[in-house]
Amino acid sequence: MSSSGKTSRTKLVKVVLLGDGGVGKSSLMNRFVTNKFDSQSYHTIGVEFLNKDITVSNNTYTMQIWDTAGQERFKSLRTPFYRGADCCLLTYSVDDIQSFKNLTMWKKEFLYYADVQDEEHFPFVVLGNKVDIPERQVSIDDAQIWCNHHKIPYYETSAKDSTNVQIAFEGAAKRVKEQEEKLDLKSPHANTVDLNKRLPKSGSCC
Ligand SMILES: Nc1nc2c(ncn2[C@@H]2O[C@H](COP(=O)(O)OP(=O)(O)OP(=O)(O)O)[C@@H](O)[C@H]2O)c(=O)[nH]1
Ligand SMILES: [Mg+2]
Repeated sequence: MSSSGKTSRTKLVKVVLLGDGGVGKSSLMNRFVTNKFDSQSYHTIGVEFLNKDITVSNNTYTMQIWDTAGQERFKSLRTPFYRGADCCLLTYSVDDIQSFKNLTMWKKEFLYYADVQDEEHFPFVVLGNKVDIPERQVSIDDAQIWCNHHKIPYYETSAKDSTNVQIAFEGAAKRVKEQEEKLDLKSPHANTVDLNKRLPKSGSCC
């Protein structure tokens, strides 16, 4: 997360949306940023991004949402954009079990190409989209078990009827903030020189 330069208090948060083609990544981004939904949307080719400012717990964030192409044939076009991400939204569709099974692959792909420093604590969020569709192939319990196992927060969304879309993106900003606070707590110690530590005797060789 870095200062956007807009105001000293606004932080730029780069969020990457990943998941199978057709799960609703572009629709979620458009619902969040423009509050619109298109039932006839086209597959994304490569990557597109949009910005939106949000305020969470008195902090203002510019959410920079990077919407990627989920289809396998576009892999080489999307992966260069993972670097520098502050958060990754792993998206599947609750009416498509294969898109849920592929979450593991998406997480791996992200970690491989984003080249993050601390893989274990990187802020992921899982979105189970299209909850407006009654014919589910993935139960909320199964999704929650996967997310608990990977220690990732889970939101069920619908880009079509707006369910939880705002809340999920706010959740992503909170995840990033929590992670930064943890790192801030750790870093003073990392740079501290321990004056009580015994120095090697002069003349001794290492
Ligand atoms: N019922 C329902 N349909 C949705 C929802 N979100 C997206 N769709 C529809 O699902 C189809 C695919 O949506 P997209 O947003 O284009 O999917 P995508 O994940 O961006 O797909 P790629 O760009 O190929 O990776 C479109 O016809 C959307 O209208 C939703 O929440 N509910
Ligand atoms: Mg798309």
